[in-house]
Amino acid sequence: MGVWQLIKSQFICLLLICYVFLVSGLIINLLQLCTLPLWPISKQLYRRINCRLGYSIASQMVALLEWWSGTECNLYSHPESYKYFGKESAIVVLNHNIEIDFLCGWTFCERFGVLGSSKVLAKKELAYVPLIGWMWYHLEIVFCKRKWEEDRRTVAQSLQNLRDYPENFWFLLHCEGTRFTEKKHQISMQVAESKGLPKLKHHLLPRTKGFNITVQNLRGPVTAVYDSTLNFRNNETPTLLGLLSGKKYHGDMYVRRIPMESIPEDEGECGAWLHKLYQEKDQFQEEYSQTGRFPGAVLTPARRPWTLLNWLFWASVLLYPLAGLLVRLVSSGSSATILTTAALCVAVSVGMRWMIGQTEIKKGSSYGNKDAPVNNN
Ligand SMILES: CC/C=C\C/C=C\C/C=C\C/C=C\C/C=C\C/C=C\CCC(=O)SCCNC(=O)CCNC(=O)[C@H](O)C(C)(C)COP(=O)(O)OP(=O)(O)OC[C@H]1O[C@@H](n2cnc3c(N)ncnc32)[C@H](O)[C@@H]1OP(=O)(O)O
Ligand SMILES: CCCCCCCC/C=C\CCCCCCCC(=O)OC[C@@H](O)COP(=O)(O)O
Repeated sequence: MGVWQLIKSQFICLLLICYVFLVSGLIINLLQLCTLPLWPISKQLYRRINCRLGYSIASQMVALLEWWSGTECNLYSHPESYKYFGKESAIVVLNHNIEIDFLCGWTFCERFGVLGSSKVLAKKELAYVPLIGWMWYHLEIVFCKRKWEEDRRTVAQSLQNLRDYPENFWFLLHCEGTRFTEKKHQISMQVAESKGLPKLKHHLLPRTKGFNITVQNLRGPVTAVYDSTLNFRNNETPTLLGLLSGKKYHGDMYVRRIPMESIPEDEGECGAWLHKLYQEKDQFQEEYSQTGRFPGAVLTPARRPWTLLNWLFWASVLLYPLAGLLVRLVSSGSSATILTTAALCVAVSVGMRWMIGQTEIKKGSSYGNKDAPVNNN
């Protein structure tokens, strides 16, 4: 292990990165709150400002991936698809197997200039995660309870609101609805069998209702679906904690552009189309596991300096007062003050650990662990 790698793996570095993220995030959340009165005056100005403020939070996590850990995310695609990236609004369908999949998505959003406006169909629980969830409120992220009776109305309404969004956006959909585990895979393949669908080896069975409602409500302003398939080389299993300790991973994402006109309008046909898409994605994953490559050419855009500059800005604003505070604390010699500060640090660390836990597969929900059809055979 080199010296730089050794420094990066020290707990103090992790604490400092989390401190900058936490305090800057709270400041940005507060600024976002202050923009609320703009909404009735100029909705589009409110949205544009919040895209920039949102960028300042999300790009810190991208900087962690691109600059701190040095993780490589290669883009496999086709020139006729590539020329549209960043120049139109799109629905992104991405497989959901990897803890940092959302971050690999964000890194491409950043490189194509749509990070601040990126959207997702997220489970409602994520709305309450401090910083990210609060930021998402101002970015009009679409939340679902994964209870269709409620979601069909609320999700459709939130999607309708995005129709006049003033910036190009990518709307991320993990149609599986939950991350891949062996147990969930087994159950979803029982569902596939009961529906007479072919089995998938690398994916859970996609849920069709969310995709269908998204296509229905965004058709027009959104001109394409980006079918995206992500995998990591050498069976790497990247984690957020790994990135924080400076570990480098090697990801590959295959993206092909599918024009919206080729997606059926009829609900049943649209569902069948999605199942076929996942069968194709499964083949791409199989090809990757055999050859270590996806179809298409490697067309990875270079990382940009903005995420690093944004992080350096916040670090320089926030680390200096922290150092001053620590010096004054130690020189005060008051054990009560020192103990209170230490307790506060522990509480914040536990809070951050809980937030990181939101991305961990082993702490995932039980969604998809139930609902197995009764086997009549
Ligand atoms: C150039 C580069 C290109 C791309 C870059 C890539 C990406 C960047 C883009 C944007 C980035 C933006 C943000 C990223 C940042 C962070 C976000 C991270 C993640 C958050 C993700 C989540 O929160 S995932 C969880 C929430 N999302 C979803 O659930 C979506 C999928 N779900 C649905 O669509 C559901 O249908 C629903 C939620 C709308 C409703 O759920 P509900 O459960 O109520 O209904 P269902 O229809 O699903 O259930 C009944 C039907 O399902 C069948 N069934 C039962 N059991 C199962 C099973 N185990 N598996 C599959 N199907 C099952 C059942 O038989 C019913 O079938 P019917 O035929 O009767 O419908
Ligand atoms: C500068 C770096 C700062 C590092 C500190 C990072 C702290 C982490 C902060 C926020 C974490 C929130 C990330 C939100 C995205 C999580 C996506 C996700 O993992 O959703 C799971 C969902 O799909 C399925 O859930 P289940 O499988 O049903 O359960």
